[in-house]
Amino acid sequence: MVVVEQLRRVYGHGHSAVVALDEVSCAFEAGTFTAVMGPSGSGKSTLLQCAAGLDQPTSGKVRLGETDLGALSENARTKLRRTRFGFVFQAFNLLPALSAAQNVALPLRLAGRKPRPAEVAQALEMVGIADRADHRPSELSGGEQQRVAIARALITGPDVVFADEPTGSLDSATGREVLRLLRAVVDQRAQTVVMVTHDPRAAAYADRVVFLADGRLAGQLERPSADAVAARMTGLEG
Ligand SMILES: Nc1ncnc2c1ncn2[C@@H]1O[C@H](COP(=O)(O)OP(=O)(O)OP(=O)(O)O)[C@@H](O)[C@H]1O
Repeated sequence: MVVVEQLRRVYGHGHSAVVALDEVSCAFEAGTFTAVMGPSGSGKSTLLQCAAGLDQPTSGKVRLGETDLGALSENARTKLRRTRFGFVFQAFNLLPALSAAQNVALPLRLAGRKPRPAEVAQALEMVGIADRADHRPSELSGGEQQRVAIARALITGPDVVFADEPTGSLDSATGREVLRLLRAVVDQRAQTVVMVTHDPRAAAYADRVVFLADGRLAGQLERPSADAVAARMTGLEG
């Protein structure tokens, strides 16, 4: 499980300092799906980036199980990120010159492993695009590109998949497919998903929604319905 304790992230200094996260404490239990929501600028991406070890908090702690990410060297943190975390972004972030299969295999190569064709094929199979293995990203639809990105995130068998607005660039039907896949990652593989979203309907796929406002925790909702999430968001934005 990932635990953040009294996380604080300040950008800049002096008069221009922005407190993006202000003493946020929160646990992402293993085998659960959490959505992070809040108004624009409330600190959602910053929380995700810090929890995933991509950004360093100004103060506070991030733990993966017993491991304190802040106590690791940059190299050790990078290694941990590559092996135990997977990432999915709004803009897919696939490498345009590589085929779907090569994109999926990339995290294994970065981890110093030679990918076995069978494991790459299996990952593509899992997200339902085995027949697109040799296509470049430009030859794939947005939904297909995001499936490739999810296969890439899963190939190392990570403990946690961090997704920042994974449906933000997709139409709602394609977005639902991606959300069902993320749900399956939790239900069938017992991995953990943490997803930033603006969409109450997307958040309703999660087990729990954590709300942020002005860099602070502003409540949570278990077994969220889209209506309950939307009502809570209206309250925060009002
Ligand atoms: N690199 C940076 N330098 C300075 N300020 C930053 C930086 N990144 C984020 N911020 C500020 O920190 C605050 C939180 O930003 P963050 O991107 O985490 O919010 P968010 O909730 O994800 O927003 P959005 O929904 O608009 O993507 C904002 O006020 C933002 O302007």
